[in-house]
Amino acid sequence: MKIYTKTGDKGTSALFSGERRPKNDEVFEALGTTDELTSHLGLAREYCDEQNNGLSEKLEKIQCLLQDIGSNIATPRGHSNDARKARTTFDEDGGLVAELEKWIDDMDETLPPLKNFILPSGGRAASSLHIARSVCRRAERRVHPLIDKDDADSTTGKYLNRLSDFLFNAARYAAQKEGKEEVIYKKQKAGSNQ
Ligand SMILES: Nc1ncnc2c1ncn2[C@@H]1O[C@H](COP(=O)(O)OP(=O)(O)OP(=O)(O)O)[C@@H](O)[C@H]1O
Repeated sequence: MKIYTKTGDKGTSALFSGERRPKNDEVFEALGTTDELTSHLGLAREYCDEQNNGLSEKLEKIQCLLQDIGSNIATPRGHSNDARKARTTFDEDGGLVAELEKWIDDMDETLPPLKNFILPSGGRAASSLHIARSVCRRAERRVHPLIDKDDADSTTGKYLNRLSDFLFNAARYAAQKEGKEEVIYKKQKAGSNQ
């Protein structure tokens, strides 16, 4: 079977429920943003592998979970049958968020306390994780309109909210492992960077 069906050429596409909607529908906006996020995580994972900093397996698991969040988003709760909804529930018991919280707390124990704003920095692995963090926050913004309409489960928003915290700590952790300095925010005046 070919990858292109041409069914999307006229600017509509299919949800998992079979329903077709315009490509600028907020469901596709949210789906597209989780897709951007997992793509950034793929690159971050490559850099983490190069550094052997121990984050790679966690990032791979998160990429799989983002696929599941995509399935939840693509099966609007108010417009899908019970069987489809059951197949695409996400983190019903909160175990996945709890796991993220543990990963965050474990890294916190090794990281110097934050006293200033830090700039996205700290080497390629850390910087790519900061990009993923900021895209994660956009994904969260795109998913909430769907949650507000009861079209996506609120657990997807909760996971993305915790994920951006995980990615923040992961970026700091990657910088530390690589022995790179995090650049601290300093208020600038004209000529102060020379
Ligand atoms: N531009 C888009 N942004 C986000 N999600 C999309 C976009 N286009 C399609 N999708 C989603 O991704 C799924 C797979 O994309 P695909 O490119 O196969 O869809 P299509 O454009 O409708 O079909 P085709 O490319 O065969 O014409 C779609 O079923 C839809 O849920």
